[in-house]
Amino acid sequence: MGASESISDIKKGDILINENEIHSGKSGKYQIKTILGQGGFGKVVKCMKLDTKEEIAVKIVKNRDDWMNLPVLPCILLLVTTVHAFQYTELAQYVDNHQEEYIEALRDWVAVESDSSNVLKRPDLHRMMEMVAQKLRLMGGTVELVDIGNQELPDGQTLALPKVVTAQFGTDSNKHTVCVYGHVDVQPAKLEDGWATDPYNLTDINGNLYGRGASDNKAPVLAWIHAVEAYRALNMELPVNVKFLIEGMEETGSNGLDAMILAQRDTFFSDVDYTIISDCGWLSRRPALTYGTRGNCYFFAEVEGPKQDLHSGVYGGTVIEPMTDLIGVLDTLISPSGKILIPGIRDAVAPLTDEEWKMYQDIQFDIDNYKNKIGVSQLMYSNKVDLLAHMWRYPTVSIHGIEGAFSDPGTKTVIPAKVTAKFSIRQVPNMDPAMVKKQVIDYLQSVFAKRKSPNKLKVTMVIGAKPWLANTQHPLYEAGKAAVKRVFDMDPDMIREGGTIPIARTFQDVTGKSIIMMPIGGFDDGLHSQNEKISRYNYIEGTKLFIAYLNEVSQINKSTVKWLGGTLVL
Ligand SMILES: C[C@H](N)C(=O)N[C@@H](Cc1c[nH]cn1)C(=O)O
Repeated sequence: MGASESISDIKKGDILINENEIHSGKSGKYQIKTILGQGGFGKVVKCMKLDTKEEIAVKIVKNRDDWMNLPVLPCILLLVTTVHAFQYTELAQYVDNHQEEYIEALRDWVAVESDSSNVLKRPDLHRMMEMVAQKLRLMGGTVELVDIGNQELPDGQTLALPKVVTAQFGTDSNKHTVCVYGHVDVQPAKLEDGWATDPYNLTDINGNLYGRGASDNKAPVLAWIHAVEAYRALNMELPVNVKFLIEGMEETGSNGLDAMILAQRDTFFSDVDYTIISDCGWLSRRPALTYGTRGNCYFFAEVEGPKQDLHSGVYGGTVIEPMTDLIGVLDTLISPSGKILIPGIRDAVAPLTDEEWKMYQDIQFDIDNYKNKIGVSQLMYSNKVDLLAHMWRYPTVSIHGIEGAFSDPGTKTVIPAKVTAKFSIRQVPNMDPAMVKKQVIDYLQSVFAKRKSPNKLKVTMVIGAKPWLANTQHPLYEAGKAAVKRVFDMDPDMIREGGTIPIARTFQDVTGKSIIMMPIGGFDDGLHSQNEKISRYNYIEGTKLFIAYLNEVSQINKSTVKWLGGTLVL
């Protein structure tokens, strides 16, 4: 650019020559990518250094004398102030150099049996929350352990809920603020369930890190923490303010968290621009961004008969058995071909659009691979679109277990006196948990009434988590695509999640802010199952993805670019 041209003429695509900052390596040719703002002292642009492809934002003034408010001399344009430089290579290198420490951190976390569904493990869960808080404190965050009260147990007793950890890094009001949500409680796991290794001793086999909670959700939470830590360790300014919200009850429906978010809407959450959740997985080996989750209505159906368990030889044939009633009722929930039999349940389901059909058609999904992974010879549907739609887009019923039933090895000849079935219905937009609850209870009571049994049926809904759906056109998703491209050099799959993140809808409804789900878990991580794992690759590259994503989010246009006392602040 010639000396005579004015700063206001600078436009996208122009090449700038910086003859200063030779020692910092910042001298050289830059191409302007975006004009970010302009004011009395110059112009701020995002540009790319042509030799290294590094992208930086710089303030351009005519020369340093101009900057110093001295008389203007004829000169060429100079890059004077690097407002914010994204040094991805250094950050990624830092992550590579620290991967063994990251794995040790995961080992420490996996060793804690933070099973939120087992009341006997509650002390471990409390300890887990303390460990999270301590790690964030050691990084210099402003950390709080928020008391969210008690949980009422089915027998009427109360139990303290695990505290929620909040943390904050950076308070610059000129930057975006993101809130990273995650959880550190886990599903139950026992070696005798069929694990090949101790579920609470992280074990590296061929680059896969096996352990309960490794993928769901301890490694992703750690990856976010390590992403922030990398910036700080390298003395690099965080491109956005980062808040953390880490809970310990996700696996049982996030008890107490709705109320906590509501209570802190005007304090902790007041300046949050975006929420990021990494509590899900890819669909294949290709990275993915998730734009929808199913909800979950979880039910207990209890049938109570005689006052105590009975000998099946002595009493069998004379009593109407609770287990027979229960199995009979359960059998009316869903047909063998997967049709939910509860009247009205599918009425609210939003129809699959042609656009969605096309999207599903274009997604890479290997049905044979999927069958092999889970070890079945036949699936409910044989084509890809039907399978994806029934995984993400339609409701389903799953029967999980029967409490009170004889389930030990051996041949106990008992008639259980009271049995409680546990089943859940994954629901989708526009289903409503309150309506589902009514439909299920009315239906099961009517089915039970037809049996004319003297036993008693009690149906309760213990979790009513709503589905969530995002707008994929939101800049958060564009930023996500750019981060995936940078780290993995490919475009992400745009997918939905069959599972539930109970708090997602609350975040959206209470804060009014957008959410993105950015998974790093692999498609074959075995969440909730035996031999859960995360690969070293996903854990480490996932950390880099989060680093890159923070930078991309910082590039989302804020509505105003302010000049403060002559200094441009982005
Ligand atoms: C998707 C997430 N990793 C997860 O597994 N969530 C649980 C949450 C839940 C729902 N009902 C009870 N817990 C899930 O989808 O099962």
